[in-house]
Amino acid sequence: MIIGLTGTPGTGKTSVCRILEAHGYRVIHMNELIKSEHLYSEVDEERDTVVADMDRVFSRVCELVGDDSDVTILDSHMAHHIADTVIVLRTAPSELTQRLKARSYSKSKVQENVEAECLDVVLVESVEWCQKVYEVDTTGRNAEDVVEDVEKIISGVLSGDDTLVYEQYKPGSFDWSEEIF
Ligand SMILES: Nc1ncnc2c1ncn2[C@@H]1O[C@H](COP(=O)(O)OP(=O)(O)O)[C@@H](O)[C@H]1O
Repeated sequence: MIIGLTGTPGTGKTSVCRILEAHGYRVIHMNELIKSEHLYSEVDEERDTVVADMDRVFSRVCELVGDDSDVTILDSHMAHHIADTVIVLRTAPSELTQRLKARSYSKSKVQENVEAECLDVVLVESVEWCQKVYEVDTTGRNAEDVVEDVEKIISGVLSGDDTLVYEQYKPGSFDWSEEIF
């Protein structure tokens, strides 16, 4: 089964996935896959990114996962376009700003991503498109602590009764709409 780990860039998906891989989980880093296998329709030079061809990405991910009944984690800010069950990582705007600045993102790219986080863009899309959505706060925490939450959610999903984890990680806990700069 596929579980998507999604969230605005900088919320810590890849850091968390690296630890999950060390714990033995299979992870597909979707953004790397899109670039290495040219699964995109165009290059957006102004925004320094590519426009993914989501039909081809979906087919390729399904091909890679095959009929594997173990969990495969899909790491991408677009994982919710593919997976039906997703975990959305969240980060408070002030901290996300610092993380993105540390990556040497341009001012406009920092602003675009922080605004998206303030407006819950990835969360709203996930709730609209996916069957099951969980939300995990990464603010003021380290990646190992976030991994503990993610593994708890995965166990709940695999157990077939996610009532308790859903109660703890159900979406809609944050309102950063006043923090748009
Ligand atoms: N709780 C946390 N979880 C994950 N990453 C964190 C956390 N706190 C700080 N970070 C840092 O934030 C940055 C997130 O980068 P990355 O994992 O590449 O995010 P993403 O894949 O979502 O774009 C890294 O520099 C990481 O060390």
